[in-house]
Amino acid sequence: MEGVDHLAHERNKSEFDVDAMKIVWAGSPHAFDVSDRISKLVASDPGFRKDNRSTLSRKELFKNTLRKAAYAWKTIVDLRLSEEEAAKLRFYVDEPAFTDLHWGMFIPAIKGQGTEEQQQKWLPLAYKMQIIGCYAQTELGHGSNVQGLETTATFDPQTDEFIIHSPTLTSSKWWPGGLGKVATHAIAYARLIVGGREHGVNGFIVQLRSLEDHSPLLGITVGDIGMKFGNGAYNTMDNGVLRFDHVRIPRNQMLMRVSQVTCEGKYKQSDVPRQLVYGTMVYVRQTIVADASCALSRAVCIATRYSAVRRQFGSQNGGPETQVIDYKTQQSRLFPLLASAYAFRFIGEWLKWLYADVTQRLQANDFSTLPEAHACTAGLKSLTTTATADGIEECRKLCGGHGYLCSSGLPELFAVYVPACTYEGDNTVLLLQVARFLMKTVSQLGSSKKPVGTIAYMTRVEHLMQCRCGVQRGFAELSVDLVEAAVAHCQLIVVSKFIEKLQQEIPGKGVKQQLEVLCNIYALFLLHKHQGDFLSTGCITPKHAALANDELRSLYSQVRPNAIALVDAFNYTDHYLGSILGCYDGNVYPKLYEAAWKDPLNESVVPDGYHQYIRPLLKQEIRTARL
Ligand SMILES: CCCCC/C=C\C/C=C\C/C=C\C/C=C\C/C=C/C(=O)SCCNC(=O)CCNC(=O)[C@H](O)C(C)(C)COP(=O)(O)OP(=O)(O)OC[C@H]1O[C@@H](n2cnc3c(N)ncnc32)[C@H](O)[C@@H]1OP(=O)(O)O
Ligand SMILES: Cc1cc2nc3c(=O)[nH]c(=O)nc-3n(C[C@H](O)[C@H](O)[C@H](O)COP(=O)(O)OP(=O)(O)OC[C@H]3O[C@@H](n4cnc5c(N)ncnc54)[C@H](O)[C@@H]3O)c2cc1C
Repeated sequence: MEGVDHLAHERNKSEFDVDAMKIVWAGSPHAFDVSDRISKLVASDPGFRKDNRSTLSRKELFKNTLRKAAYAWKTIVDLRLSEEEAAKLRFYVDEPAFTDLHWGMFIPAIKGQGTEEQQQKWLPLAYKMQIIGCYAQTELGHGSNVQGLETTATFDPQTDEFIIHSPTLTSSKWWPGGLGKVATHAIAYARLIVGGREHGVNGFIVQLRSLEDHSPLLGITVGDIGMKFGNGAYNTMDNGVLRFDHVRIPRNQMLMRVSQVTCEGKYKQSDVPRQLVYGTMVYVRQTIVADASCALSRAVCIATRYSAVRRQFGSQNGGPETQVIDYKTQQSRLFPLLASAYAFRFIGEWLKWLYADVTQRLQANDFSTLPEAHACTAGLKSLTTTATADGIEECRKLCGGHGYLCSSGLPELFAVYVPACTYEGDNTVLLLQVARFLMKTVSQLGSSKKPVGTIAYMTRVEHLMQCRCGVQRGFAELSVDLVEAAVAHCQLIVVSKFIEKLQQEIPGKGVKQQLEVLCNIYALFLLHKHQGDFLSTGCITPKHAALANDELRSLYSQVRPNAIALVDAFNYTDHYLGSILGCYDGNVYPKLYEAAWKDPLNESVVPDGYHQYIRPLLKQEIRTARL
């Protein structure tokens, strides 16, 4: 029945202060207040409804996304929301859109790679959305290999301009979000050519469309690249294709914090690492880690609530069947994902600190932690997005057949999320970067340069290096093993930072105890999953492995009474979850049944096409082959 909490009995089992855990999950009382207030604002406004997306055509879907983006902007302006509140509103609107790239990449690129003067000119326009930007780096022929990009930016000293050009088909910009139909400007990455000499890939601000009638400017060919994975999902985003035909831009539209070109045509490389040109990608990778905890926690919330609602088998003498959440197999699949959601939340907090720290150091021209920041953002982005994409799919399976319904929210969540394993850096390519960093660290063992920070533990392998000073097979030859080592390195960071989090003051009855259980589940689940490696390297004995397994089962039993409260702590509205299976009150079956009849296919009891195709079949009016 409506208004009844069908999960009340589960909530009454909780052994900790859920409101205190909500603050831990949000990060602070202030962050909780903003999230709680804005999520409820979005949920209560019919202008942000999203339950009809799977029934819209691509064009209707896209137009609806533009409407929502404009409505969100109006809401932000009318309510005079802060930048933090505005970002939260866009998050809870929960629809991939051009605004993600405008706010999430275009503006950060100008802030990170523009000079003071360039920031003063372009940021006010971007913040007021008087221009709409995108991040145009990837091309049809190159994405991972940034140094392989073909678009050219040739300096013309006669006119003090750069000529931006797409010399080949494969140099067409391809994938940038927001580019296809909306962006008026792009940060375009191109090979800088001055006086006939190449100076690597740099970023250039290029206007794409008229601010009067939105038509593409002279020399600009631009459009959408077409439908993507899933129906609604990421098709709300206009990922675009863009070709330049000798487009001229003023010299001062090259982002010049890292490298400069003077009006005399002199190329100057600042005394900063050229990799700062990649700074926007590093920034987004660390935000993607936080986003992973959001996406995984959404899926886990749905699967946990539904696992408590769903009963199957086990009825004794006509009594209620067993809740599937009570099956050890369900717990062994679900609770490690619940633990991972919390683990990724805390590693996301730490990575945000690491990024802020390296950014502050860069301002003082201190590049000492840049390699570690690159390795951590790359590796943790790879680790968390892979685990989250796999985790969302596991949550769909944990919900049985109903998990495959769009009304469960899981198919769309999966379809929107999975490109995170590719965008902002293919996950394998990024792990290879971590592997390169680890090998460089190993090569420096024994020197005066001692490993610190997240690689401090590697001093312990020093003896290995000394006795293994022999044959070194090629990096490429060992890349599969090195990628596995990179994953293990990142997993160690996640576990370490979870443990460090538990050493902080954590208020609330039973809250720290619950987090300790989740931390142990996360660590022991990894040990169980990779026990072959631990056993073969002698790190643990078979007895240790057996003990870990026993402890895991015990930990699952400790989590069980708190599972619903632990997902309530995410404080997601039913609107944001977008899932009948995950609704707060657990009143699933009536809602599933009601939702079915709202499908357009049920607008008529006899389907379109019956008389044309089915009736002739049934009435044998179609000549049938001799059976
Ligand atoms: C719609 C819903 C979205 C939800 C998301 C939620 C939050 C995000 C918020 C905002 C964003 C909005 C949306 C995000 C979603 C989609 C947008 C997607 C955008 C994109 O995909 S942008 C394009 C991304 N492309 C890539 O990531 C390309 C990957 N390739 C590279 O980075 C580089 O090519 C490479 C692999 C690193 C190799 O570079 P290369 O120059 O060849 O260098 P190497 O020779 O390998 O190394 C030399 C040296 O340099 C060091 N290095 C490399 N990179 C860096 C770095 N970034 N920082 C510091 N140092 C670096 C490397 O370690 C080597 O050092 P040595 O000491 O070993 O010499
Ligand atoms: C939804 C979505 C949104 C995007 N948004 C943007 C955007 O806004 N702006 C933008 O510029 N780009 C964007 N991209 C592009 C994205 O950044 C690239 O697709 C991504 O960097 C991967 O590069 P790629 O496509 O060239 O993959 P490839 O590198 O071609 O990967 C193909 C395979 O080759 C493997 N591989 C590649 N190099 C190596 C190597 N050295 N060693 C071993 N294996 C290797 C990879 O692991 C992968 O298995 C977006 C992509 C998607 C899917």
